[in-house]
Amino acid sequence: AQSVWGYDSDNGPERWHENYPMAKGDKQSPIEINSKDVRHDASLTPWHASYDPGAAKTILNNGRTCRVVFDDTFDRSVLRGGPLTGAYRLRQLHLHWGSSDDHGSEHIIDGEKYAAELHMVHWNPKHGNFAGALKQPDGVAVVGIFLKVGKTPKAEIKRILEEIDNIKTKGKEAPFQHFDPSILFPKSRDYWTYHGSFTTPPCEECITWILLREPIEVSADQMAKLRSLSKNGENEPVNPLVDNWRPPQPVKGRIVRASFK
Ligand SMILES: NS(=O)(=O)c1c(F)c(F)c(S(=O)(=O)CCO)c(N[C@H]2CCc3ccccc32)c1F
Ligand SMILES: [Zn+2]
Repeated sequence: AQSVWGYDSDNGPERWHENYPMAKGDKQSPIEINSKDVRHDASLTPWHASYDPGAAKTILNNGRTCRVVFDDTFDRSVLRGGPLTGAYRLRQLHLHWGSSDDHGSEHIIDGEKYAAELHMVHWNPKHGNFAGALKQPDGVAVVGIFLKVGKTPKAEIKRILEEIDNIKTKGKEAPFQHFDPSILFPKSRDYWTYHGSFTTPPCEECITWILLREPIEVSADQMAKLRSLSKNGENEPVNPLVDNWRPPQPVKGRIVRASFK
């Protein structure tokens, strides 16, 4: 069904606005970040994640990304501080990656594209539920971590990539428990923050983005593993799940703040 959005020429980012008008809004994500336009904001406090490893539930290939979902029925795994007011509940994490190591991230920093970008999606329980939060400007907070290919891959990402073999095709889901995503954080807490949107339809402009300055390292083999996922279901031809990133959108006068000088 080509009407469903995706990343191919007939259903990709250039056409999302046909079914999802928000895609043409003036606070869309991702964006290119140029350090010269960033404003250091000394009032930005450090952010804190307190995640319960027991909240992790399953890992799923939804044909567009591989995502880990968490129990968010109470304040069990939350993100606080930084640009946020209150505790935002962790709902899911997922990744975006390219067909080769020289691209794949959604946000671009001083012209640099990373091999992949990991997103941890949190929502503000003051809006009742996730669907309600999507409709509020302070409804959702996404922490973005850049992945670069290097020689000393971070051991913690292994856990996610080991599960890939069990979710090769669209719709495949596997148990994914006892996982604390904060082990994926880099050493530095430095971040950029700006107001934007989901980078997938329906592209609601409800997200406070918190992008970590320091990338984490993955190995070339781990990237190849990610690229072995298929967009298609079990009994369909293999269609490599790669290049599931949206190109940068117009900044439209938005200010990107930095927690660091
Ligand atoms: N880059 S991103 O952080 O904007 C972002 C994604 F890139 C992405 F792929 C997904 S998804 O759920 O895997 C597929 C779309 O539903 C979500 N999931 C969100 C988007 C809207 C929605 C609705 C219900 C549950 C989860 C989500 C997402 F927030
Ligand atoms: Zn994402």
